[in-house]
Amino acid sequence: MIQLHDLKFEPYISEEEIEGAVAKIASRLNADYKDQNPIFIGVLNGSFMFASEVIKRFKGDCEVSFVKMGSYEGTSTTGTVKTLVGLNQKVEGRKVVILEDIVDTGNTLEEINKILEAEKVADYKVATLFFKPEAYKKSLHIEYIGIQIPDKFIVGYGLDYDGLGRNLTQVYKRKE
Ligand SMILES: O=P(O)(O)OC[C@H]1O[C@H](OP(=O)(O)OP(=O)(O)O)[C@H](O)[C@@H]1O
Ligand code: HPA
Repeated sequence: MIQLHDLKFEPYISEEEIEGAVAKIASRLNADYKDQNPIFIGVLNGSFMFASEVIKRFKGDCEVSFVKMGSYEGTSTTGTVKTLVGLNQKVEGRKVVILEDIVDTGNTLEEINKILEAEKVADYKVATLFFKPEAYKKSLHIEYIGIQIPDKFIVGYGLDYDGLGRNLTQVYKRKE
């Protein structure tokens, strides 16, 4: 068990399981985007580890960019997604893959969808390492899902609780 700030967390998803999920997504991306020079857009901060591991496994040409969005305070969403750093690259007419560490309520994804629609991308798909189906309130399709989890607060592998826990190589869930 570990403690971050005032909360206790217990081990939940092992490094091996995460690595397997990352490898499966990367293998599908290699097949689906062969010779297509996709742009991978990581959603900071949480996606830095997942994005790095997936992109390292992509075999062909690709470009990499990031946006920085924020909506969580403590263990819950504020309901308002702020674009803290927007896209600084032209993506019109390009094939884009959004890389997310987690899709929870879907609020962040909806905001990203607005940005990409305004940019007139040729096509975009979403890859997320973790997905909470019970919490998801939107209808945007998520093409690549690593691990589905119940509606529990998790930390590790890029995900934080008030800034802590992003460096953990396995995932922990809040102890009830
Ligand atoms: O589906 P949602 O309910 O919108 O939750 C998902 C988003 O929440 C987290 O970001 P957060 O706002 O905590 O910022 P961070 O990535 O900097 O931690 C996570 O990285 C996702 O981007
Ligand atoms: O379960 C979570 N943990 C950390 N950050 C998050 N952002 C959305 N859901 C989560």
